[in-house]
Amino acid sequence: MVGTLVLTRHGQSEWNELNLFTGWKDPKLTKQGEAEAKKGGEELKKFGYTDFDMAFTSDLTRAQSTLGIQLKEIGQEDLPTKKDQALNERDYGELTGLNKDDARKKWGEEQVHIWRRSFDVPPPGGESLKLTADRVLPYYEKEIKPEVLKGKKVLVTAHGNSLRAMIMNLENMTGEQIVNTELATGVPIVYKIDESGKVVEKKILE
Ligand SMILES: O=C(O)[C@@H](CO)OP(=O)(O)O
Repeated sequence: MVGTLVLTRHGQSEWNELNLFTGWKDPKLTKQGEAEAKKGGEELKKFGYTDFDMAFTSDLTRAQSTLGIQLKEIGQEDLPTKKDQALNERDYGELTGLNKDDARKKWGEEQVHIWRRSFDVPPPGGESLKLTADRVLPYYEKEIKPEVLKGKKVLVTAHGNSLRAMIMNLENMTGEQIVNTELATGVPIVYKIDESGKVVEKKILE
């Protein structure tokens, strides 16, 4: 039996547009973000992904709104959905709300890059990708993966770094490899997974 797991990063948020570190803050989608979510939904429909068994999303508005737009597009607005803060974006700590260019001026390009894209160096008071994975992956293993292994079709709409944690696990990537993987906003990534948990197919719907 082969299950389907579709991962989507939320569309552009108001703080993405303003180039601010966002983390656990809760800005809404921009018009562009809504359009990206709609396009992702259209791609799902075009490729026949219109019969999901369940969905998962975070506790944050930008992910929930993106999921809602996708579900409307594929005619599954009543799909059973679990929301959990385990799937939230990584906590950016003291960087939250700061402009990314201003942060580079204050701490230097290299330090800010280390905070954003090293695997295990957390920003002050916040989470590294490793710490993010430490709370995302137990939830994934307990709630999401068992459904996929049963052959279900599961849609997960969340955030750049919570999805990176899952992708690292699915594709057996190292910390170094995953930090340099950029996820486009609103673009569904489809994994077909066999009952042993092995990825048998990956497709990016863009
Ligand atoms: O600001 C954030 O919360 C994240 C995602 O937008 O940024 P980064 O690209 O640094 O992971």
